[in-house]
Parts: sequence; structure tokens; C-alpha cells
Amino acid sequence: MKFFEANFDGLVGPTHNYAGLSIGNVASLNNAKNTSSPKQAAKQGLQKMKSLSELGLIQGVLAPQERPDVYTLRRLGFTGTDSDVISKAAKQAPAVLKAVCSASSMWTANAATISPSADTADGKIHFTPANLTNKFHRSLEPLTTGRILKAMFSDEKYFAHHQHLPDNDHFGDEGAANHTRLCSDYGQAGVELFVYGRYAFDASKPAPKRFPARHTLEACEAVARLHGLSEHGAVMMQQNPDVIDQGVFHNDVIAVGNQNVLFFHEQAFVDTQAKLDEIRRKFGTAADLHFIEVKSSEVSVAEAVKTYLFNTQLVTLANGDMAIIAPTECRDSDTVSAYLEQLTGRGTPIRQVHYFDVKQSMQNGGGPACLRLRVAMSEAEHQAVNPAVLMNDSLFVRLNQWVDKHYRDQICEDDLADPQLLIESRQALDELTQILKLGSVYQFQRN
Ligand SMILES: NCCC[C@H](NC(=O)CCC(=O)O)C(=O)O
Repeated sequence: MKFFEANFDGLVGPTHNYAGLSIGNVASLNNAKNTSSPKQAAKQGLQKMKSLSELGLIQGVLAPQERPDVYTLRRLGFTGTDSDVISKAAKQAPAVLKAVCSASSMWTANAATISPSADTADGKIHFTPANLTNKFHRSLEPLTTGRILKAMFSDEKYFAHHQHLPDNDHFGDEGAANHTRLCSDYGQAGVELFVYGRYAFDASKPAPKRFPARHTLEACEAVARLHGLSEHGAVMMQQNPDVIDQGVFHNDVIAVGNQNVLFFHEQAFVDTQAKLDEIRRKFGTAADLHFIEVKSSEVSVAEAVKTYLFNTQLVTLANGDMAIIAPTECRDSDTVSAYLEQLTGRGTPIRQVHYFDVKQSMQNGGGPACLRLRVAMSEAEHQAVNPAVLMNDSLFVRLNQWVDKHYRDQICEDDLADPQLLIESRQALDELTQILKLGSVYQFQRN
């Protein structure tokens, strides 16, 4: 049977804005208060999806969330009509209003962790939405994420859905941004790398000092248990606390893997050599394993954070070659573009580089890899996916028209207090659930 990897990209929501919400994420803080363009952001994302499907990859769309989140504002004591709730929050707690307006669900690498059927004990694809506890604005995502994933992957014969982990920093879980799967072929059992930033129950272990470690070892272990992975099918790796302190808030800012290739910076992990040995041992000899380690002398951590060299997608094309899907920021850096140029000629499976403009997302710290959620699947599993979420020419045209109809050209901080933004957002999402045939996944559709 044929197996492949599908990518599900987050469709940027109508409230996309720069609010400086993510301490530890350099771009988010640097662009706080800048004016955003939701329309341009959504179109940049759609263009990337369309281009990847034209490269022969299976590409899907993951719907955004309802923002502003008035239900959370009500939980926090704001009362009256929806419009009253937003106006009161704007006056009394503007920072909270900004947080409940974030379109952060666009970064679907943080939506969930997914283990393909070849790795799990029951032979199903397992999904666990990430609780994203470390950032208030992101902690509002997992319930709706779970509903959307169930509406896309509904067939219980193939798909198993778990509840997100307990909502507490001890089990801080940032999903697939800290998870990579290596395998010789997508249909073969692989080795899943779970990367954590700290130990929740052992303060004597290394941890960053300046910026938060969002993801814990205990969360990684829980997800591996829930998904029924075997001992030899998983490797737990600690992220180097020093690089977290330099702005590497997720592992996908400093490492990316696909099939038999792990592309990473020499400073990415703690105990690198021992961990690479463990991966090699668990991977076995079914295929050559390529560890492509980038030295600090080749590309510094600061340059990697600035250009998102590692927040690239590493995808396998129909002819077996791998391509790097990079943001244009990599092309604009002499060091990084020269590195990538020589990399494609080095005899590793990586043979091509494709650059994409996803600047609207990059300015909030989200590159091409942040925007996608990977699901390795068989042809039969693919047939069981809700077909309305799969990208093709007509969905591309339809979604661009939908964006043109509903999205604003610009949003600045003051616009978030406008109650009309909620009305526009709900109209857009109501229509989107019909286009993507998701049913009533949003709270406003369920009241
Ligand atoms: N994987 C990339 C995630 C980027 C995301 N940025 C944000 O939420 C920024 C939002 C803002 O500042 O408006 C984060 O840090 O979790």
C-alpha cells in the first residue's frame, strides 16, 4: 500500500494582529504594535498550500478559531451583550482583550501531536491536541482544535482522538513543533523524537534562565503513552536551555526531520551524541540515516532565529528527492542562502530549495514549518479524511474569494476594540464551516 505525508496548514484567521504576546519569541516581541494585514497573511498561507499541492504533495487546510474569544472574557467577569463585553474589556483590561483576539491557531505545528498508524499499538492514527499552557492566548485553543480535528478525521476505524493533557504548566505541551518522526518509509514503524525544554518534577535538572521552557518531559511521556508507542519507537530529547534563552522557543526553530534525515543545529540539544546514538540504535539499518548538523561557525544561533533556517519544511517529492521549503528571509541572508545552496549539492537526500513569502506570519515568529501539521498516512487513511479540507484548484480559488469578501486589509491595536470585528469574524467562519464541511465546530454555532 502507498504511504505518504500530508500537510495541514493553518488558515490565517480574520483577526491576525501583532500584539507582542509571546515572551521568548523574539519576532513577536519585536513586532508588537505593528499594523498587520490579515488579508495578505491569509493569501500568503494559501499560496504556500497551493504551491505544495502543485509539487505533488497532499495538502489540507486547518480552519482558524473564533476570535475575539468572548466566552473567555465572560469567564473573566465581563458581562452584557457581546459588544458590551468587548468594550468593557477594551477599557478595563486591554492586555486581556489583545490576548483573546490572537489568530495564533494559524500555527498548526502547535495544534496537536500526531502519531501515524505504523507506530501505534492499535494501528490507528492518534491525535492529541496541545494544551499550550505556557501562553494565555494560546491556552484558549485546544478545545476547538480538538473539535476541528475530529471534523476532519472522523472515521473511528482509522483515527483515535485524545483529550489535551491537563491544563497546567507541569504538562506544558506545544504539540508537533517539538515532535519529529524519522522513518525509512512513511508506512514503516518509525522513531518519534519528543523534545522538551524542562523537567516538571525535578528542579535539579537544567532549565533556561531567561525565557520560559514551554514543554515538559512529563508531557512528552504522557503523549507517547496515550499514542501507544513502543519503547524503541520513541526518543525523549532535551532542548539546550541556552538556545531557549536565545529565542528558540520551540524545537522546530532549530531542527527539522523527515524520513531518514535530521537537519539540526549543533547547539539544539542536550547530550547530543548520546541521543544521536540512541536514535541510530532504535532506527535500525533499514535505510541510511543522515544527520546533517549545522555548526555555529556555519550559521550562528542568532542567524538561525532571524532567518528561520530550521523552521523549514523538509518534504519528499514524488521522485524521492527531498526539498526544503524555506521562508524568503533565508534567501535574503547571504550566509543562509549560501549554506542552503551548497547543501543541495552535498549528496544527501536534500536536492532542492523553494522559497516562500510568509512574512505576515514570520513577523509573529511563525515560519513555513509552524504553519503546518504533518500526518503520515496510507491511501486508505487518506480516503477517510474529510475531502472538503483537501487543497485543489477550486478550493484555492474559493478560499481566496472568501478571504477577499471577509478579511480586512489592515488591523492595528485600536481595531481590536471594535465589536464589528467579532461580527465579521463569525460571518466568515460560518461560511468557512460550510466550505470545509466541518459542521458546528465553533461555540457561536452551538449556543
Ligand atoms: N510555532 C510558532 C508559534 C508562534 C506563536 N506566536 C504568537 O503567538 C505571537 C502572537 C502575538 O504576539 O501577537 C507563539 O509564540 O506561540
